[in-house]
Amino acid sequence: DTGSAAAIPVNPNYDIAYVTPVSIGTPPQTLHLDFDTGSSDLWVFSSHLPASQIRGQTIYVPANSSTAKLLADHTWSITYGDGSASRGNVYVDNFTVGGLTVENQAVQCALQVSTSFTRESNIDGLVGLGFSTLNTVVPKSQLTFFDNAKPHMDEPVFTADLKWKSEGTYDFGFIDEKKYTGKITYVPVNTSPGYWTFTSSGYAVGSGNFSATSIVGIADTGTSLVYLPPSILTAYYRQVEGATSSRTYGGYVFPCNSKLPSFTFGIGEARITIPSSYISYAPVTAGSSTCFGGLQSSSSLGINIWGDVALKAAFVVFHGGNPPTIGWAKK
Ligand SMILES: O=C(Cc1ccccc1)Nn1cnc2ccccc21
Repeated sequence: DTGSAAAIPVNPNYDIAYVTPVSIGTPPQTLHLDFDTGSSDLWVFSSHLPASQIRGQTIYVPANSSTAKLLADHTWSITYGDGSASRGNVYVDNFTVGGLTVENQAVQCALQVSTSFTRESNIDGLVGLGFSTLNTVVPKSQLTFFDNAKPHMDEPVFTADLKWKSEGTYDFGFIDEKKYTGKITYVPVNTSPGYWTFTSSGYAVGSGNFSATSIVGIADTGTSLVYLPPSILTAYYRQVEGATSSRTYGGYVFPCNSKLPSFTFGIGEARITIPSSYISYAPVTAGSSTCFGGLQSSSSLGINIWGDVALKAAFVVFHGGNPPTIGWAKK
């Protein structure tokens, strides 16, 4: 089996996150979910939520699905690195993405979501594509959509072709040669943390020399920005007129009209360059002439994160073989 589905920016001006249409249940209920390689719970806004926590999202109503079955006495509760959180109960139902169906997929229904989820009216839930060891369902943890689909897939892979301010794709079960140029460079993945953790071979700022240094980090489609060690941030932002690390805004900001260098990171001998336009992320508040950077410090996170700002500069292959690997190509 294979599948292919759109990755649509939730906001027309800034790539905060991307959502993908999925069908759940019988008759199919269509929701738009955030495919997230940085977590491993598939959860949805549901009919169990208080109305006060719903603001335009589409909800999943298990009662309206003839194939939905409650997973009795199972619950889940998750808190993400940015402090957002949700919790609820668990059903299994048919789950289809871009023509690829998994029967009896665990669909975690939210009974409570934090305000940042309520505020994001275009995200109806998440599809965790991290390793199933991170799943929070108790007493029995559940498998991700990818783990359930893998045995039926032509190849045990999914790919991310995210785009700057436009619609990209997630493909499942095949690698579309038309979506990238040159070759795909694969590097090992450390699955122990439960994320797609890999080591980058170094970085360069603009047209400067490449600094060969191992950077251990995660490929995280569920995180908007890139979070790297402070030393790399200093090297980057010292090239940006008027850049400063702002306590007010919680990161590096600069005048929106400042000229920004590109940022290149290494995958083995290969190089992926993030264009400067991806790094001038967004005005700190609507209409402001101060902009928030797409590269920020990971010092408070304890983990380096290659989020959407980096991923959309590449074609990325999440290869779920034994052992899993991650592949990067220019496009
Ligand atoms: O939690 C994180 C990492 C993060 C981002 C920003 C600051 C600190 C830590 N990403 N993430 C991965 N999946 C998510 C889902 C919701 C919210 C954030 C999510």
